[in-house]
Amino acid sequence: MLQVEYPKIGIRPTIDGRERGIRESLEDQTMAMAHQVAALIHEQLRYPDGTPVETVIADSTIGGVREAAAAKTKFDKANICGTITVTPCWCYGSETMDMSRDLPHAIWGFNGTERPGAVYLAAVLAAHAQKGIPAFGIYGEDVQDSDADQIPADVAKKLIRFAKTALAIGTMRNKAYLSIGSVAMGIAGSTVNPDFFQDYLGMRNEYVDMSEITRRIDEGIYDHSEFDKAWAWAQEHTPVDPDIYNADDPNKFSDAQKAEQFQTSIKMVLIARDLMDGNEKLAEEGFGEESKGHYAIAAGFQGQRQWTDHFPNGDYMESLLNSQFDWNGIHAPNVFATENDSLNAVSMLFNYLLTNTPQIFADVRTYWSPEAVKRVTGETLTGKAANGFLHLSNSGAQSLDGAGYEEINGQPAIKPFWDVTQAEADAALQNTRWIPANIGYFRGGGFSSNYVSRGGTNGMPATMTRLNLVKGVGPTLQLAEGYIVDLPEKVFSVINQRTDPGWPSTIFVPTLTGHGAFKSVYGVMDNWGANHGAISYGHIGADLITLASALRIPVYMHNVAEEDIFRPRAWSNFGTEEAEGADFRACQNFGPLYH
Ligand SMILES: C[C@H](O)[C@@H](O)[C@@H](O)C(=O)CO
Ligand SMILES: [Mn+2]
Repeated sequence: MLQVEYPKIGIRPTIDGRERGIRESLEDQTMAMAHQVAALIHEQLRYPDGTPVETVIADSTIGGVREAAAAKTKFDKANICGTITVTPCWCYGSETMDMSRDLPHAIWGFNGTERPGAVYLAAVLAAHAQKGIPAFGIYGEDVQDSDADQIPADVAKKLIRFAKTALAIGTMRNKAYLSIGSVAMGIAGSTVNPDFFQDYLGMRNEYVDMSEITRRIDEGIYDHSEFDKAWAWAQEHTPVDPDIYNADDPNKFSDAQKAEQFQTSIKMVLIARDLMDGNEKLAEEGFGEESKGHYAIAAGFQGQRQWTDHFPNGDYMESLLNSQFDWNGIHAPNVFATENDSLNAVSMLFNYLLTNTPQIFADVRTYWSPEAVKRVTGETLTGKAANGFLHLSNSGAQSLDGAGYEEINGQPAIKPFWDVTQAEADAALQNTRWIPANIGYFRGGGFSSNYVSRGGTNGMPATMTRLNLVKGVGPTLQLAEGYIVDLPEKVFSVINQRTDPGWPSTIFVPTLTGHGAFKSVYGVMDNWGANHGAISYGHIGADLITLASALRIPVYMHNVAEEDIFRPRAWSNFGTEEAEGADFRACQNFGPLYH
């Protein structure tokens, strides 16, 4: 991704402005808190390219409006994506706060008895609520001594959770969602809504016709030396497997036709990546305009039907772009949606920006009850799958990392690219087949990745997310934490044969809570808002809830424990008994970040 500059977090040490004793006695402790927070963020968080996250600390402590303005001036020049105010003491609420409306804010009020940091925290959070600039409040549970030089674990957890949200918001802001093509088969998420992108995400929409890919193929507008390298690599590492669909089809393709389709598929990878990120190599060839790309942090490809009725489908392109390895070695992934489902792309983007890990894009295809499994296979489901499971599968945009051959502590995982080894990438490739497309669906052929996500002995922790748009409400988010599991061989082969057996499969079991949609696995399927979901490694529901609240997107269905939910303090003003409804009211009231 051709990132112009990564955003930074602004740190504001606020102080009691009374000189001749009080202020002076607090200067060192207050600045020390700012430096502790900067060190924590620098050590624990990384940008998508793997470098440590940077912070900017105000030049002085902030005792009043002049110093608040000086801090803001410094931040405005430094590409700040959020502010964290820290203080051990009472300060003057609205005189010291940052009033930027389009940034997320957090305030850490030190829990000590010498000076009332908590009183300031309450006062300034009230000011934030009153001014309609909601802020996150952080108050440690246990009283600390005034010379404490460690951030308590509960405070650190909230600081990191907030910082991740601020960085995600700042990283997507001013970038584009690129539609390659338009609406796929009437899928609503693929009718791109520019007001949503602009008002809620601060993003723009870029559009190119799918004929742009044909133009670049025909006119040779791609890096030919990279193509040669990719073609050699692809024949070795992603060889085409036997055709399982089309044996009796009079229109089935010859091996020569398949080889040509395969070359086209590789060119599509190069061209779509160039469209998103730009490519300096193209400028060297005289294609200056094309070399700049669309500054797209996420993209989608319509594919069906006009393209796929005539040309090879986009599956190879989508899989490779979402993955962290190819002929160029191990690298950061792109976020790329199949069927131009822009809302699933945004779901993937949220997951990606919170984790720096590649995503699985899938149809939420089938709920299998234990009874139905018993009927068709004769087997009784046990373990995590005992209450049934969801079969997630779409040709296309499931990253190859989603096959589950990366490991953390010996268990299947999906890791940021800087932790992925060549052996792990090779294992994913060895366990992925490339199946010629069913030409009943895809008249132009193409090749789908085909794997079964490995769950391992404990199941791979994962979170499935979906952003929906509802007329009259706007965007809403739903998420389900759970596990990707292995099914007994016999069960999988029977259920897989009943669907598209040449596509990748992920078997997902949401964690049940006994409440709402999470009373049963069926309930999760039955309440899913659309045909697609974005699946991320790990249990990241709490981070998604924090991000959604900062963007004013209500979360209407989740299975995150109440104690892990961290939203701006003003949300309590909309009701504390029934948090889901309060979230809707708060989001509606404050409105999107960029309106
Ligand atoms: C081949 C089919 O058209 C699939 O692409 C379809 O089931 C979908 O993926 C719909 O989201
Ligand atoms: Mn689909």
